[in-house]
Amino acid sequence: MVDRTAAPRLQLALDDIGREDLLPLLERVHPFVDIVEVGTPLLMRYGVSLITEIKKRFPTLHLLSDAKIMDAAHHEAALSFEAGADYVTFLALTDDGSVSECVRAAHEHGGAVVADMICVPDLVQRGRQLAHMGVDMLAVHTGVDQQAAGRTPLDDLQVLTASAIPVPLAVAGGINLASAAAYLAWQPHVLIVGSGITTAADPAAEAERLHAVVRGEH
Ligand SMILES: O=C([C@H](O)CO)[C@H](O)[C@H](O)COP(=O)(O)O
Repeated sequence: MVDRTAAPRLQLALDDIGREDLLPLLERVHPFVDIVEVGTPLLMRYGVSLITEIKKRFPTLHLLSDAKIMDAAHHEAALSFEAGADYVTFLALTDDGSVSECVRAAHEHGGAVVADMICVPDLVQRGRQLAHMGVDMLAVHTGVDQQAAGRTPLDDLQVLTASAIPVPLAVAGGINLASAAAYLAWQPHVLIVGSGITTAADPAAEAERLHAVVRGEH
């Protein structure tokens, strides 16, 4: 499912936006993003039916459901895949049984699972275990509350890149146009940007600029 040789991709994370504003925003930004993330707060607010709604309007857009699954993994992953998600996230901190159930659901639905590495104490050890279990991507992630304490995901990305675990890496956590190049230097497979696009004065122009940087066209 995940093409390990592909050029980096830009993932737009949608967390803090109302349903009424979402489709108009996507109309403007979708040419400049490769993956749209239906963020955890949006899933909590509207449910997986929002994934179906977006997929219906933009059938060729890749959608990620940021479900951050921790338990009842097969059932919860299937809910997102059946709604139209191409990728579903789970928390890497969960037990191996739940990881295997996520992977099983992905195989059944032709989708992919992404491990959110937030708060994992030993990134390399857990990353190796997840690779062995067939996880499609590892997402280095510094959460909003950790960002408030001054952390960024750059150090964690460097650690996982250096480990050479044979699974593509994504990176998220407060990334914007100004900081994108520092992350891209470590060659992540997916650069995830949320508020860096959605709070910009012109989100479509910002997404276009970021897309060019991700593709090395700047
Ligand atoms: O996963 C996220 C966070 O936990 C809120 O659900 C965000 O989508 C991710 O961090 C990207 O958003 P920004 O940090 O605003 O770029």
